[in-house]
Amino acid sequence: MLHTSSPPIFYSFASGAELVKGLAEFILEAQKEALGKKGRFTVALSGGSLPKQLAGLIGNAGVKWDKWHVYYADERVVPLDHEDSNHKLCTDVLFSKVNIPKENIHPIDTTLLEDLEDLSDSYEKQLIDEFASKDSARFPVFDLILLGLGPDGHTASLFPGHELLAEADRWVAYLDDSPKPPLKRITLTYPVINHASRVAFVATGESKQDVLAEIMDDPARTSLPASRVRPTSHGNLYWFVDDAASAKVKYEKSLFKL
Ligand SMILES: O=C1O[C@H](COP(=O)(O)O)[C@@H](O)[C@H](O)[C@H]1O
Repeated sequence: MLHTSSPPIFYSFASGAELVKGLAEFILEAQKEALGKKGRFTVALSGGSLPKQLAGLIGNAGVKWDKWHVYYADERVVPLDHEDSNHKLCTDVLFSKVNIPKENIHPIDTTLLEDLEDLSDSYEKQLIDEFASKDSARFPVFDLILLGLGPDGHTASLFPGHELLAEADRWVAYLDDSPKPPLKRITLTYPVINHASRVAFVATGESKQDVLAEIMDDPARTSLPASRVRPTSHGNLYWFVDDAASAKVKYEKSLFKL
């Protein structure tokens, strides 16, 4: 039997507050399904504008923080208290405000900042420790990966035209020539992103209008990094955007309901 992945589900919200609320409900649903199956919830978070969209989880009694195991979809190669660190951003806007055990958050090993290969290997090892013994899959199966969308179409640290777009083997890869500062980063690769059970993009604001319309309405012609996120047959792709970002999108908008 031929298995094809489902078309992306596209939610556009009239306000930022509604998006934050809807996203929190969606995450709780993903959490419920994961906990029902295996008692833990594996999540990869992005930096940029994404962490503040998770505000609906703060003070939300439905979130079982002790069951969450959080990794980063990408990380900038800087100390964890550096302004550019995605971990610092997530800590400042989310983790410092909720009751998540520190050991359930998985930042990069900052003793390896000088050696990108060792750093990405060590992050891949953290993923192997989490996933390899539990899933027989060739690639880890995150319950949820939350991605951002740059105005240039990048997502995680997968940038337009970069050789890492072709990485088919590694779980975690590094780059030292990021077109967006800082230069040095590590990132989950497409095989990992596309093996997740759920992948959700979150994008807001006018600056994302053109890139979002290209990705949603011209999928056959675009080769932007975000358009290459296509979960395998067991996964689903979601978009959580606001009406400012989706103003030029013709793709069918779904009514948000769980
Ligand atoms: O550099 C990065 O950019 C993307 C997109 O950021 P945004 O501010 O436009 O949402 C982000 O998803 C990624 O994690 C980050 O390292």
